[in-house]
Amino acid sequence: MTKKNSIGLYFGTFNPIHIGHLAIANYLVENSDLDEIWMVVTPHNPHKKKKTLLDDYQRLHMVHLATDDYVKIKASNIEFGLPQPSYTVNTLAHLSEKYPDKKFTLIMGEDNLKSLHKWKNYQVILEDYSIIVYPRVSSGDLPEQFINHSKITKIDAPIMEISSTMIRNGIKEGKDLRYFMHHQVQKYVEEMHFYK
Ligand SMILES: Nc1ncnc2c1ncn2[C@@H]1O[C@H](COP(=O)(O)OP(=O)(O)OP(=O)(O)O)[C@@H](O)[C@H]1O
Ligand SMILES: O=C(O)c1ccc[n+]([C@@H]2O[C@H](COP(=O)([O-])O)[C@@H](O)[C@H]2O)c1
Repeated sequence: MTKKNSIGLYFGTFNPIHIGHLAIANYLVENSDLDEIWMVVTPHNPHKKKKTLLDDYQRLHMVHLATDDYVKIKASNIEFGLPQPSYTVNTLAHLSEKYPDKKFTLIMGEDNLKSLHKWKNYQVILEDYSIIVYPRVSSGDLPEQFINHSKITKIDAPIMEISSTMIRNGIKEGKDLRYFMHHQVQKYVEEMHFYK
């Protein structure tokens, strides 16, 4: 039997994608068994308001601009055709059915792991998939059930406390934040007058 292609799924709203996201994806794909990482652009996180979001296709375009010259990281629009809000358990089931030759692993920051117990059918996710967790500065404790869980692997990765919120607010205040984004993304954000 041939080994399944191992894909890491990095979900996010990416409004916009920034160097924090890219450095994590780059680090993980080079320091794990993952063959590729797919940056899955989420139309609507069930726990966030959609109102303040840039259009789905503009966010996807920025992920393409940031990743298209690196074969191991790919942009995915798989959630665009699925019901909203975007429940991760549904997306995983859809992907596993569509790509039976691939093994999917979830990637998330420690901050997201702390609230995983509030996600839809999180027990099903943990039964069927492994999760790679990277460190992030965040408040609150990790729920007992996720400590030393057989499906959760913690991996060391650099910590860069950058957020899309910081970038959006900075641009609104007229700041030049060029080095916080891939240069093509920064150029596009400027040309399109996003977040002004
Ligand atoms: N600087 C960072 N380092 C590592 N992971 C990050 C960083 N910023 C965001 N992430 C993670 O990337 C995923 C997608 O993030 P998201 O698109 O929500 O970005 P964000 O910067 O947190 O956005 P916002 O500020 O709009 O909430 C989430 O799992 C989030 O925890
Ligand atoms: O499935 C859920 O119940 C669920 C609850 C909260 C967040 N998520 C997903 O987690 C991903 C990361 O969200 P974000 O906004 O932190 O980038 C995104 O794909 C969301 O759809 C999923």
